[in-house]
Amino acid sequence: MATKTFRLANGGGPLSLTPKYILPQEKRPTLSEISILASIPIIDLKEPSALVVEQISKACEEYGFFQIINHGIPVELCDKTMAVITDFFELPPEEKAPFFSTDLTKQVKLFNYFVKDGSQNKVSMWSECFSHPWHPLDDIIHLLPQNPPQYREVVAEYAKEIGVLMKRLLSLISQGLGLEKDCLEKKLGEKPILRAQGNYYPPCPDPELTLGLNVHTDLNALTIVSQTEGVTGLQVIKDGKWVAVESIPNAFVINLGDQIQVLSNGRYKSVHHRAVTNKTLKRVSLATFYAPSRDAIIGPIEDLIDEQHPAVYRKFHYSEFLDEFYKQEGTRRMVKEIFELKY
Ligand SMILES: O=C(O)CCC(=O)C(=O)O
Ligand SMILES: [Fe+2]
Repeated sequence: MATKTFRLANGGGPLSLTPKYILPQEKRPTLSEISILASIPIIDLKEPSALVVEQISKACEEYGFFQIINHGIPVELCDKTMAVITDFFELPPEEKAPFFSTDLTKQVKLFNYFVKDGSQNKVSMWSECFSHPWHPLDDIIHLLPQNPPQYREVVAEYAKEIGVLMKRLLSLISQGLGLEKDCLEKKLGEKPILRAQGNYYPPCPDPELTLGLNVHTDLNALTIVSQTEGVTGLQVIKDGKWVAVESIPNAFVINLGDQIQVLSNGRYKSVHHRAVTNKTLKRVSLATFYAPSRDAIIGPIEDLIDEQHPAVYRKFHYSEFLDEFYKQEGTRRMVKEIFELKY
């Protein structure tokens, strides 16, 4: 994929690797240590459903991450969606600037992540991110970009398909836990918070010095990621080592967020991951998130608690979790740990 000129909305000129982007030694990615032998499971959703349930369950226990193929969303739609997101990021800064905001409560926002170094100075991530709801779209469609001209229409079509796939995955994950098919969907509440986030990582002159996205776990329940074909960048922790997630054609990367770790009483994992940059190639990813209703009560599901498996977390309203999350902004977050029960 050719890289058009990329310029940040909030900063004018072409990106350059100034000290603002250079991480302190201990936060750098050390790319020579990435394990190339391991990779996350690839699950074919066309296989018989009992087998798929078993494979997903194993992947959720061991990795918290997997890829799916034959997921039913048309390839052309996925390609069109990635194209409109990419074109949006590659607009001139003045066209993107109206979307830029540091206000966390904004429904539609273009922003940059940062981390704090030892002296509490902000170090910017080598990326630009664009976030907005994917459902319900009617209320906010007028706030979405009009350029590229197909943005609204394509994203709306993609969102519809993602909704179907989300429900299917929640059902398969519920079954993997030995629960009713609709158990997780019900627990997550009637007004789930459904947001999408595009991440644009321009080529970086020295990927050893920066990160595209800092180490984190997703705070929501379930994430579906689509990524630029042929460019790796996402890495996940497996047995204490960083593993690169391959970029395979027509696949989605699925990962569990903190809420499923809590609901499953720690049986399924929400795993630390990060995005690294590439010296010559840009990479774009689109994450769609399924998070609980603000008023949903999240805690270990009763059926998963017994003498051998006492509750690991206390119950909380999802809104409490969000408050804690925002309090820890810019740090290496430890949000769900706050809700752990200590025996
Ligand atoms: O670029 C990626 O693949 C990582 C996306 C991600 O982790 C996120 O948006 O939470
Ligand atoms: Fe993530």
